[in-house]
Amino acid sequence: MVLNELGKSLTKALASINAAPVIDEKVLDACLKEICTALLQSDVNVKQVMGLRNGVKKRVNIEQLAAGLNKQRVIEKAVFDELCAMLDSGITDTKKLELKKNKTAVVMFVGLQGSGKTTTCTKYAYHYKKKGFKPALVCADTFRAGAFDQLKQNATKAQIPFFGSYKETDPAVISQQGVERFKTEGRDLIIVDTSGRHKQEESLFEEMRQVAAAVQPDLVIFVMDGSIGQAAFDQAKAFKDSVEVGAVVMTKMDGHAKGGGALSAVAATKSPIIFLGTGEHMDQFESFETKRFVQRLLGKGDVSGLMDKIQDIIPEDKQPELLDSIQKGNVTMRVLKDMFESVLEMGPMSQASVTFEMCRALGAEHQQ
Ligand SMILES: Nc1nc2c(ncn2[C@@H]2O[C@H](COP(=O)(O)OP(=O)(O)OP(=O)(O)O)[C@@H](O)[C@H]2O)c(=O)[nH]1
Repeated sequence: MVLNELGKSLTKALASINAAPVIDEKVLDACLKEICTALLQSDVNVKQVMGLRNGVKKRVNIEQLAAGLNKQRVIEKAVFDELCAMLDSGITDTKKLELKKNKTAVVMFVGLQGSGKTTTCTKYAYHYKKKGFKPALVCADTFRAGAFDQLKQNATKAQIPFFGSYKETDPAVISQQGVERFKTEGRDLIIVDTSGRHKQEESLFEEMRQVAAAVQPDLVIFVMDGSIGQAAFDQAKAFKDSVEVGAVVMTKMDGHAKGGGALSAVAATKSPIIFLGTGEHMDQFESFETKRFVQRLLGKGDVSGLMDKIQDIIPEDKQPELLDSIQKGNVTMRVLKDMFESVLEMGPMSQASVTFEMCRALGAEHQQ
């Protein structure tokens, strides 16, 4: 995962401060230069990188730091805060993002062709199904032959009701029919999958606007391939300018995603990232939380992410003991045995990713 390389470079840059006999302005500048290079190589927008550099310089005044203060920690904290600020959409009113059981919400997914919309729609539906919602999927993609079959296949696997048509060619008509039908059936989360195009073009945006007018979505989610690099900012902005994007899902973060795209998408859409797609399978979908993401990027372990995974896979009666052991740093062989036994009951791909996450989170936590 290329994101790991960014993490390694950032950690290496911060470690160089520790190695310096005296931490002065020169050492800070050299460290910041390394950090900026790593971010630029990871496709973060130049303007954002410069913003981070200036932000850290503003937060850390080496000459004025009181004697006795751990300068390395102060710098590390400033870098951490600036990375979080970069990923902060600035949205304080998150009501739109909060779904409520038994209150119908219509969520429309938009994005370029192949970005992972259809896969993400099902992952999103499945995620909320596990939380007790009653989701349903509507296929408004009349552009790509086979799109309805794909959604149908995914929905059937996840046992989620779906709606689509082989005959109707107007996506606005299909989506309206689907939404109405599921509203009557009392579904509380109606997800509309729209079509994509190879590139941002007016016909795609016009179609999106028509579907949005037909279904009046409570939330529009922009799905972006995390590996598209420097093009991320412009792509995300083009979508935001066309429909009222309220949140972002970054997909393919398991592949060649350098992570920079994520930072750029937030800046362009001023919308928070809410989930990351980390594989083709239904459960390879992680809730996104800025601090957690940055912690992981800086090799600090992601204990809260691990908690989420545990809540998904460990039987409910065993969860309190396990969570308590992890929080107290008291992970015994018996606790580990219980965890791995539960993981073995999952599919092979999920096993690998969860085991990897567990080892990484526990390992990093142990080092701190
Ligand atoms: N590795 C990986 N592959 C993904 C992820 N999300 C989606 N994919 C794959 O990406 C490809 C495209 O996904 P789709 O869901 O068909 O994309 P789409 O945006 O709906 O495409 P259109 O309907 O043509 O617009 C598929 O092969 C998916 O399995 C992810 O998080 N990781």
